[in-house]
This record gives sequence, structure tokens and C-alpha cells, in this order.
Amino acid sequence: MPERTNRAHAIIVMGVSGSGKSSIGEKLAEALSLRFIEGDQLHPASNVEKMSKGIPLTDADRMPWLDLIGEAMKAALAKGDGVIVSCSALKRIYRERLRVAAGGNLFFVYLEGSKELLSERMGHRSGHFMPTSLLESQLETLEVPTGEPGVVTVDIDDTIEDIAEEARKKLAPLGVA
Ligand SMILES: Nc1ncnc2c1ncn2[C@@H]1O[C@H](COP(=O)(O)OP(=O)(O)OP(=O)(O)O)[C@@H](O)[C@H]1O
Ligand SMILES: O=C(O)[C@H](O)[C@@H](O)[C@H](O)[C@H](O)CO
Repeated sequence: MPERTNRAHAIIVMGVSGSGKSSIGEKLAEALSLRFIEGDQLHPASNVEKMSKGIPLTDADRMPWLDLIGEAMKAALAKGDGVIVSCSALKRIYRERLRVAAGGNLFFVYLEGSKELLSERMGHRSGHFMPTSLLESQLETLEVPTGEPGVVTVDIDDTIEDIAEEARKKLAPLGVA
């Protein structure tokens, strides 16, 4: 379990594509006055190219990307800064790798929603490299993090503002405020 202290924390807003990681991550960062890092921007170009073509990423594709996210969190924490990152973090091994990178000082906000709602939200956005056809593989790959240390779960069937507020309320008892 991450320690309850006043020091800076790293938070990952996680979930499958279309769950709202970027939208909620930005809002939560604003509410907690923390820097927000868009994890998608750290993907190697080869990963973006694959996803654009509708090809799911493999563990081997994701590892270098997770390591870049880990380094970004580590650098922020080393400066004493808290940080929020959007990252799908679909499997437990990915989350463990990220926890190690953050020196155990890492919380996850898991955005949970139905396939129908996720598909609707992905379908509504334009100009994004991730096709809705990849949602199926995202859901198959997801290992739900509920019950792991430092994880809070929020339902995405709400407004962006209310979801971010719910996440903030659930993080507060864990010492993140
Ligand atoms: N609570 C919400 N209510 C209405 N629309 C939402 C909500 N959350 C996100 N959206 C919209 O749904 C789409 C997906 O959201 P967003 O890009 O934040 O998700 P994401 O998890 O970061 O996706 P990806 O991982 O594929 O980049 C966007 O068009 C966003 O504006
Ligand atoms: O782990 C993955 O398969 C990827 O990270 C995806 O989740 C995308 O980055 C994102 O969802 C697209 O916008």
C-alpha cells in the first residue's frame, strides 16, 4: 500500500480506450494542482502506427512505452512534484512495472464503464489514431485492478467534472489531496 504522507504522489488515470483517461486526467490535475502528462504522447511512433492500422499492441510493444511513462513519473517525483499521467495500464504486470518505477508511490484511478458507453464515446471523437475496432481487444486484455493497493475505481457514466470529483473524493482517504 502506498504510504500516507504529504509528499508528492504520482497518479495514473487508467482504463481502456475511450474511458476518458485524457479528459478526466486533465480535470483531476486541475483540481489537485498537479502537472498532467498525456501518456499517449510517449508512445513510440511504431506503436501509434500499429494502432492506427487497427493492430493491437503486444506486451513487447507496450514495455518501452511503460518505461518512458515510468521515467517521466520518476523525474517528477525526484523534483518533489506530484504528477498525473494517462495510461491504459491494462495488465497487472504493467501496473507492477509502473509501481516499481514510481518507488511504490503510485495511485491508480480506474475508469470503469460498459462496452456500449465506451464504444459510443470512441465513436463520437474525430481525429484520433485509435479505431473503435480495437475496443474488443482492449477489453480482452484488461485485467481489472480493483482490489490492488492504491487503486480507486470510478464509474464513467457521469459528466467529466463529476467523475473527476468522485476520483478526488476517493483518493483523499488514501492521503492524496
Ligand atoms: N464523462 C464523459 N462524458 C462525455 N464525454 C466524455 C466523457 N469522458 C470522455 N468523453 C469523451 O469521450 C471521448 C474519449 O475520451 P478520452 O479521449 O478522454 O478517453 P481516453 O481514455 O483518453 O481515450 P484513448 O485512450 O483512446 O486516448 C472524447 O471524445 C471525450 O471528449
Ligand atoms: O495499451 C494500449 O493498448 C494503448 O496504450 C492504448 O490504450 C492507447 O494508448 C490508447 O487507448 C489510445 O488512445
